Amino acid sequence: MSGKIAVIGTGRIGEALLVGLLGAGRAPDDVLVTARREDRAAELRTRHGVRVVENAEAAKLADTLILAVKPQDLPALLDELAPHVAADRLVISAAAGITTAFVESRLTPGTPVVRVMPNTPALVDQGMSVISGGSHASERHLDAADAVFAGVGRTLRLPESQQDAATALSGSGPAYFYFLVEAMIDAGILLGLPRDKAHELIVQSAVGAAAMLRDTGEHPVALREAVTSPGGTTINAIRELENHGVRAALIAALEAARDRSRELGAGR
Ligand SMILES: NC(=O)C1=CN([C@@H]2O[C@H](COP(=O)(O)OP(=O)(O)OC[C@H]3O[C@@H](n4cnc5c(N)ncnc54)[C@H](OP(=O)(O)O)[C@@H]3O)[C@@H](O)[C@H]2O)C=CC1
Ligand SMILES: O=C(O)[C@@H]1CCC=N1
Repeated sequence: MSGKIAVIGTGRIGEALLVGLLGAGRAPDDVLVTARREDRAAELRTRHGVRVVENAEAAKLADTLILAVKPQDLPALLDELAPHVAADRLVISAAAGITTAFVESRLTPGTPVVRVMPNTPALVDQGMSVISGGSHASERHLDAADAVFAGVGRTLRLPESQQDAATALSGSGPAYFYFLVEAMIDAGILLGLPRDKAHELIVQSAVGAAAMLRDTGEHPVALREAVTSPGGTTINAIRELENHGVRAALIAALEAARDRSRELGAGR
């Protein structure tokens, strides 16, 4: 399944996907986007050279629709799109919490729906997208969704029952790392370093650690132990992290994110 792709609701994640798709070599003519404000439409045209069209036109012209509006805006959007979406189109929803059953219930019976939880590093082709099929999505539709998101990073198929957990891990995940980096830069300030130098030291350490995690295949415990010298500096920092319950805080944080994803889908 190739042809035109439309990003409907081009905000933060929609634009990240758009940039990723264009960067992955998709022709601007094959990508349509929609926006509900003219100033945003103009911005998208200027920045990316893509066609910004009405939602109904995107639904008619595109073979694949990626719905990237907030979960709260999705019901109204589906009502607007439904009359224009032929049942042979592939509808991909990126909305946190919203089930494929809900999306299907608002469209022509039999329309294939795939739920995807992407993340913003798609902007730099380092996205993580978790993919689940609805009841009318065949292997061909899942492959088509996979092909779209594989252009902007890694993809993983999971049962839809695990999408709320995946949302907590990888959908929201980048925010936790930014939060930790922000806190560590502040620590650098406390230790007397200039902000730009603290920023450089922490960001490159984060990039290096991420590359080690991905490329060595080593368990994070083994990588951490390799940094932690007997009687050295690192173990003193680790003791403070444990004293302050950072591990428990992270577990509670991800559980709260999972619960919020469930709430966003509840009743929809
Ligand atoms: N941000 C992230 O990291 C991730 C977000 N998601 C999911 O992606 C979705 C979007 O999130 P995010 O990008 O952060 O949110 P944003 O608010 O940045 O983007 C949503 C965009 O949709 C537009 N919009 C809303 N209704 C319509 C409509 N009827 N027609 C056309 N455009 C419309 C909004 O317009 P306006 O600017 O006028 O409000 C906005 O530009 C959410 O469902 C979220 O759960 C999934 C993974 C990661
Ligand atoms: O915070 C949110 O609800 C969205 C979904 C995953 C990341 N951002």
